[in-house]
Amino acid sequence: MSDSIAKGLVGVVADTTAISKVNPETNSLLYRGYPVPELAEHCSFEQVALLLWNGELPSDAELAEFTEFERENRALDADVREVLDRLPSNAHPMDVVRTALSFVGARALAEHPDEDGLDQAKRLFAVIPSIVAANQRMRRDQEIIEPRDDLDYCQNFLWMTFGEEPAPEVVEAFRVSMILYAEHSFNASTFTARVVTSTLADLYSAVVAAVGALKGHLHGGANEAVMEIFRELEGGVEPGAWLDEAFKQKRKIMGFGHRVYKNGDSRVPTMRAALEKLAAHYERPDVMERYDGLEQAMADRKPIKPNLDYPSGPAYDLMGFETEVFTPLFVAARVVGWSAHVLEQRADNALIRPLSEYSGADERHIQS
Ligand SMILES: CC(=O)SCCNC(=O)CCNC(=O)[C@H](O)C(C)(C)COP(=O)(O)OP(=O)(O)OC[C@H]1O[C@@H](n2cnc3c(N)ncnc32)[C@H](O)[C@@H]1OP(=O)(O)O
Ligand SMILES: O=C([O-])CC(=O)C(=O)O
Repeated sequence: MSDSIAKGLVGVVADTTAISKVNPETNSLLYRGYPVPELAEHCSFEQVALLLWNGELPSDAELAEFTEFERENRALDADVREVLDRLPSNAHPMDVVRTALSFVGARALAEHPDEDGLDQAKRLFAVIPSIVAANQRMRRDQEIIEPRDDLDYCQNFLWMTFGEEPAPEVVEAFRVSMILYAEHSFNASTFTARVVTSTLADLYSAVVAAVGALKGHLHGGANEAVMEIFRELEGGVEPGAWLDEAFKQKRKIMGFGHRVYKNGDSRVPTMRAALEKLAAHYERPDVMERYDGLEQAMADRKPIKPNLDYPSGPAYDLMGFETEVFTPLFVAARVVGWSAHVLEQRADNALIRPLSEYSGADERHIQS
């Protein structure tokens, strides 16, 4: 293999972006210039979505117009429900979301062929919570709950999932997680969306492909895998001993490590604080004990720090989401970043097509 090959595209700068800046030197993250912890403190998820798409925070009028559109486009119609019904009840929720979005996209392109990319993005933003909530309820043999247009995005998402008005502490942690998950430059799923877009394919195709890329445990699927680790640590298991055994088995510790941040994920302190408040709300100090115990045990052994999936997994678990539904929650947030990147890629497109070095058999011929 020649030295010029960047396996995994490690260290390759593939293009410019004005959407977010991930800075591993300062452990910081900006969306359109704003520090993300500031956005998480002051903004709704709807405001952050408009910021990521448009480049500026919305005026009151712009926010009101988007809020009206979002609330009007939440409900699942009979066809989408039928798609959900037709899938096996034990299909993975990421497969369900991917399939449902593919259906929504095919129909929207046929029915609204001239709709622009931003309106398509807003349509997906509005409907994904209903798909995710319905899927969790169907997995539990519960009736699907209709959206409520007197609730904001996060309140309504929790309402449709659990059928009760969520406590403010829960809404707060959920809102913070949505904002933190919304965007992260050229991560694997966003890059997938950009590759698809670079061929001049439509936004729905890019999003469906991105959902597939997010599913894996090295990317979004890690929030689900983190919960499996937390379960293994239940019942007073000593985190150091658990970790030593995991390393012996050459296991990757889900929720730790990052391709870009080598000294800590900028989003973790904000999400950890939200998790801590949530654990206090549910009177579950044991969750923070496991969280801090494993983080410390890792720090004692290797300089590998938690990433955002580490606090998000147990936070979603405390809220009552099924573990398999965690990554679809990531989809609901990241659809904003994906679609912002689709629009950016389109505005200044070049087909993404790297080269490869051939390593197969030497030229040979059919013997006749
Ligand atoms: C929102 C997100 O998508 S954040 C990422 C979520 N993914 C995870 O949490 C999965 C667990 N983490 C990992 O697998 C990795 O850290 C990745 C895939 C995220 C980043 O990986 P890369 O940038 O390719 O780093 P790489 O895998 O080469 O790691 C460098 C070294 O650290 C080790 N390492 C990195 N992360 C971990 C981990 N979580 N557990 C154990 N060892 C790890 C690697 O084994 C490697 O060791 P080596 O040099 O002895 O072979
Ligand atoms: O940036 C990455 O490679 C993964 C990540 O943290 C994200 O997508 O949020």
